[in-house]
Amino acid sequence: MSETETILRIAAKGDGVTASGRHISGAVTGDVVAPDGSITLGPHHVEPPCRHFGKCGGCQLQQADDDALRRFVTERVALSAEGQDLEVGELLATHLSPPLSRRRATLHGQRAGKGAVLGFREGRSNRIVDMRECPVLAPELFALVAPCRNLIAKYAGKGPVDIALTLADQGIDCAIKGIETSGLQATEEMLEFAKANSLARLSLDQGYGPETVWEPEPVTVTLGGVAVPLTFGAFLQPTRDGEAALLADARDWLSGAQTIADLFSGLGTFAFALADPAKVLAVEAARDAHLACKGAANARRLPVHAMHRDLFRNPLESAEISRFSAILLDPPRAGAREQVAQIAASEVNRVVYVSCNPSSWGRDAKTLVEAGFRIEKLRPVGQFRWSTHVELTSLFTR
Ligand SMILES: C[S@@+](CC[C@H](N)C(=O)[O-])C[C@H]1O[C@@H](n2cnc3c(N)ncnc32)[C@H](O)[C@@H]1O
Repeated sequence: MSETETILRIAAKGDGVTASGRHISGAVTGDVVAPDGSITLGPHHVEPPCRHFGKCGGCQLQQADDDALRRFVTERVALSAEGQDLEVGELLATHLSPPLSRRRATLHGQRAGKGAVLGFREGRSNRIVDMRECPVLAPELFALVAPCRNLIAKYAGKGPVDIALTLADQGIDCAIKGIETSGLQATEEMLEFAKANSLARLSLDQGYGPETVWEPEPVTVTLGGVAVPLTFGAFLQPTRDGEAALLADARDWLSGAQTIADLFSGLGTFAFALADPAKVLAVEAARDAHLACKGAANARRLPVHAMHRDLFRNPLESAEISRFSAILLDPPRAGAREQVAQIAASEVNRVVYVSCNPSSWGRDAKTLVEAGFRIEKLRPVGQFRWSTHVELTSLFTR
């Protein structure tokens, strides 16, 4: 590099990028890079709030202030549309989840000497960062880290331990994989652990799937005002405020639609929020989540019809799609190539696409636009604060 350059934006993987296209690790928008590579920190470069930053793979962007972070999320989404030559009617204000708001996380643990380590993994490595603080997790979840570490030190073998923590209606659902217990005393100590930490549920997976050790009342998560059983491994939006932002757009953009197909519906996050007056078909491939959605809808006599179906192999066909007033889809990171092709070929003219991957969304959006849709509204969403993981909501009409 022969001249001094300013960082203009943060790229998808978190590097700062200059006008000449140089990628500078750790730099943020507004930093200045000298010809010798030294960086003068700009007005958006802040002290990372966590001592583990730089090592822990959970966060990549704690050195960016809120303005730079918001801009990163916004540009990441806008560039996905631009990259496909797609016009966007209205780019809406970006939603960024606040610190300490993550309501679910899977931590990794292992015995170490006489103790144990527990936390997220280092970036691009299997090594575990022993978590002593976390500005991302909800405080209720972080409060369990030290007790879980002690549990691993006492009961884990040499192998890895995974601990999935989720904030449910009744408190924390704690699912542990990789700890082997046998005998009455060990069982009693597990119960003591659950009670002492006021867990809503404790389950152990000792190689045969999760077994519930403690669940004084059935664990649920309230979605759209409906308490839905929280099944093992079911998807949940990572933050409550993020979920509320996604729902607000979906409600607004689908108002007046009498029949809605909610594709990749999980436990029913969108289906329950949209049902009544609308009739909703909720389609999901994970059997447990599908059954939980179906049971909750039936118990409340809500107009949600749950369907168990693999939408990659067996997408709703265009003729089926055409029977709905509107479609909502929220696929996994791979996107929904096969399903979107059927939507494109249908007669439906309103689609809300919620995505956790701007790249696959861009590809699918192009298919819709080529079929006569326009992107009326697009909202960038950053639920995984300080990470490079970005989400969005979008409204397509034709
Ligand atoms: C991003 S989550 C969204 C879930 C739900 N809309 C929510 O907000 O809670 C994607 C969902 O798609 C489901 N899924 C993954 N592959 C699928 C497939 N091939 N067919 C149908 N559903 C699938 C997952 O089980 C998961 O529930």
